[in-house]
Amino acid sequence: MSYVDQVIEEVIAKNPAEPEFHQAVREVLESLRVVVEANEEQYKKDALLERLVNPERQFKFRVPWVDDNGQVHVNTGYRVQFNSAIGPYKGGLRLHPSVNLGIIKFLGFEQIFKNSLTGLPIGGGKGGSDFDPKGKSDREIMAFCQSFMTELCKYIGADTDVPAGDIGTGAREIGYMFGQYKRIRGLYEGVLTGKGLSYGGSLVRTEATGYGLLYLTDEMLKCNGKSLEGATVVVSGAGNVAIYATEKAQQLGAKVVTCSDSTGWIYDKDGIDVALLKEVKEVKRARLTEYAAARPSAEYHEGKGVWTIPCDVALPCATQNELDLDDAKTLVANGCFAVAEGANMPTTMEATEYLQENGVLFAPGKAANAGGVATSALEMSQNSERLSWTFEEVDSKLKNIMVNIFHNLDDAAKRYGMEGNYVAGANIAGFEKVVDAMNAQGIV
Ligand SMILES: NC(=O)C1=CN([C@@H]2O[C@H](COP(=O)(O)OP(=O)(O)OC[C@H]3O[C@@H](n4cnc5c(N)ncnc54)[C@H](O)[C@@H]3O)[C@@H](O)[C@H]2O)C=CC1
Ligand SMILES: O=C(O)CCC(=O)C(=O)O
Repeated sequence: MSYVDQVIEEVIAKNPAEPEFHQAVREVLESLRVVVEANEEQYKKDALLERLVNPERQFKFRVPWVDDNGQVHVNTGYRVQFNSAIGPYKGGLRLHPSVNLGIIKFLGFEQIFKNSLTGLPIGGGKGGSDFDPKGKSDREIMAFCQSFMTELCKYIGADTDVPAGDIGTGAREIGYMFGQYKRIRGLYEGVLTGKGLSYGGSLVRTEATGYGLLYLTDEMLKCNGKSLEGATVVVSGAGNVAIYATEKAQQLGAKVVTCSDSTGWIYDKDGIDVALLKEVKEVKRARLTEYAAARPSAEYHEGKGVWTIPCDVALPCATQNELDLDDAKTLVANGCFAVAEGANMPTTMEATEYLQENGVLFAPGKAANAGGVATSALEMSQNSERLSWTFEEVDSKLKNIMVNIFHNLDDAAKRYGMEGNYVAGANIAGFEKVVDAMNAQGIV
């Protein structure tokens, strides 16, 4: 059995009931096969892959909090510190009822390679809780965040592990967590990113993941003789990534006609009204039915369905495994020529393979959505030098980073004879830097 197959088998045996983690490991290791085979003897002797797929450390803890009626609830908190070869652990905190250890491990594993691709000194980590922020009052959110940070603050710090937002964790939650960290540790430091501008946040962090997705997509299209100008784009999700992806796509001349949330989706033939979407989702925290009620050109549908709308470019920006093989077949049949992942692992492996086999340009999340964490690293730099950069300064750095990421993965794919396979290119380019640092630091 090959070394790669052996490690995949071990991961499945040692981490049962963690299908998302298995999927992430399989996707990465399968595309590293060619690199591993070229160095198999040494990697095996050093147990390099085993060290890569086992987190350096993981925490699981109780999070008790009191609701507005005096009822006590207990959620589970997680932080997985996966790999610190190239910098302090860095990665978001997901608050969603579906969260479990396997989901946090899949996200933390992906984060290692993504963070490496940014070219910035950040290692991989991820955390979160099965707490559901939906329908909670601000006081309940604060109670949860304070309790969560009361435990988490023992394991994080500006130079050790720097969490940020993810699904369900936005500026409000980061603010409550930052306040509690400062109160307990007595440190005013850049321990979290995605902070508000009045207390150490960076301009562009809010927009960064969505804008970065479009900067990379734009570069990928240009290098393949295509353009966003006049293109019809379908987006899934209606959260942070989806909103700013829609905004930038429209600024680049595309027409975005869909968005979705966990209960339904919108088809807006005149193009999504971003100001209205922000009002509904960011200010009112309401359902998409409110968007449809205020917009005559929009249709609201229950359930899942954005991939049925004919498009040139598809941008999945909601959650993992939201675009499956049937969806991929529909996209291809409707003439879609590019898919770029705003979310983490939104496309199943079968769907990814189908899209690639049918000539669809495919940008994987660990490259395409790296603009968020890259801008978080820029926030860390600003915090360290106690300065704030202008919007234009941060935005231009973000754009350069995304364009460089695309060329790095394009080059890596070409070096290994897989031209145009950006999944392999991203995994190889991300892996090379991490492995170099791991080798230099000895067996740790
Ligand atoms: N916020 C960030 O900077 C980054 C986020 N990501 C990824 O992007 C994706 C979206 O994250 P955000 O926009 O930050 O979160 P968010 O909480 O702002 O929005 C998430 C959106 O996805 C929808 N959604 C969540 N779970 C769903 C489900 N099970 N079925 C259907 N829709 C669902 C929600 O209704 C919401 O519209 C996630 O995969 C996240 O890991 C990746 C890189 C950075
Ligand atoms: O900005 C960060 O540190 C977190 C970003 C993140 O969680 C992600 O890239 O998935």
